[in-house]
Amino acid sequence: MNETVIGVGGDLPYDVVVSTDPFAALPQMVKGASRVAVLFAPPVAPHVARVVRTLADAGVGVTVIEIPDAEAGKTIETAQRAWARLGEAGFTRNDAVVGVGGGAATDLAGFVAACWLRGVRWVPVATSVAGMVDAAVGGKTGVNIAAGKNLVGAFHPPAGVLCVIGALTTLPGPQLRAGLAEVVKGGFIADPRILELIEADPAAAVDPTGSVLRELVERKVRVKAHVVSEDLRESGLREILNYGHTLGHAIEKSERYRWRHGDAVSVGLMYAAILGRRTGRVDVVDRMRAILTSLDLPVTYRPDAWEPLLAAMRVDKKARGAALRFVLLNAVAAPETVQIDDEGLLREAYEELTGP
Ligand SMILES: NC(=O)c1ccc[n+]([C@@H]2O[C@H](COP(=O)([O-])OP(=O)(O)OC[C@H]3O[C@@H](n4cnc5c(N)ncnc54)[C@H](O)[C@@H]3O)[C@@H](O)[C@H]2O)c1
Ligand SMILES: O=C(O)C(=O)C[C@@H](O)[C@H](O)[C@H](O)COP(=O)(O)O
Ligand SMILES: [Zn+2]
Repeated sequence: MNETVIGVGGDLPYDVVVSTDPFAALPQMVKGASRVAVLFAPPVAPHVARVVRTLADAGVGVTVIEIPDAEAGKTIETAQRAWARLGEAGFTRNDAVVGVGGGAATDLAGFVAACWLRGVRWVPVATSVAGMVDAAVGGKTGVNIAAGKNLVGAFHPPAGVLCVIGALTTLPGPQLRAGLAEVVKGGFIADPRILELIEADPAAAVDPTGSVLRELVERKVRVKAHVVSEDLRESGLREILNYGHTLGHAIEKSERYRWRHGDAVSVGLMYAAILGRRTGRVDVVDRMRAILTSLDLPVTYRPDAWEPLLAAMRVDKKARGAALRFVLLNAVAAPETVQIDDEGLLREAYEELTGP
């Protein structure tokens, strides 16, 4: 299928190239680099081979750095090991970092690049749905620490983004479905056509070779590109991309990062829908549940977990002092960030989420 190029604006504009096989665009994105470090976790090794060959053919020296998979690799220890390798190989400011894989690998690679020499170029080569539609676009990089998810990081926009649609055939089904939670989020906050496409044919939405998933990916990339072009540093509009993440990140922490990010976001989206209804906003609870369930995504959680989840939500990046803030919908495609001080209301919404 053809290549689609989606531009991201702002002070440091770049292109997101969506294609079955977008590798030819990579050399231009790292033009001028003598060395490129390629960070990846073992499950994406076949796709890394393409990246390494493309760079080597372009005359670039490649340093391959294998990292632990998924959230296990998204740590400060992994970053330190990568920086040691860059030091050994003599990486300078015209050199570059490429992260290949899902969102965890690209968040880590971006963070390594953001800190090395106070910031060198980087390119995420996204091979998962969540990676393509969300993590690779927008320059949020970082690692998890014991206190919580993504609490250490930097805004560091990439030089370009590759979305490797052809890689989705090797992505395990549960991972693909988890990534669709971020697509559903995009539908509710900005692009209702996304919701209609999934409602019309949920099976097509999870077919990695079909045109529906490709359209969903492109639509969500456009949503994200628009938002981060306006507000890279999350001083306002960008907070809408956190819809479902306040509880979602708390669940990930409580599960010690063994839950898939998208699964936790799915439960968080349900919670946000319930909170929206309970605060007199639009009622999307049934629609949210139907869409997430049609994708085999979780819509409830442990009833006994409220206290640790509330504690984890207090270090959410949208919190201000003691106040918790949530993204809620006034209508589909009309989100706003709302401060909720009433702990009773938050608990009752949780009881509705987890109740019979
Ligand atoms: N920076 C951002 O704006 C942003 C946005 C959304 C999500 N995220 C982060 O991204 C992560 C979630 O991303 P994810 O869902 O991609 O999870 P992930 O990165 O953990 O990848 C899921 C699994 O799929 C494997 N994988 C990826 N592509 C594959 C392929 N083509 N074939 C076979 N295996 C493949 C990975 O190695 C991993 O085992 C979380 O850490 C989340 O916090 C960041
Ligand atoms: O890009 C953003 O902004 C988002 O909030 C996208 C989220 O899907 C993503 O999970 C992000 O990493 C969350 O960021 P955080 O700042 O809440 O850690
Ligand atoms: Zn997310």
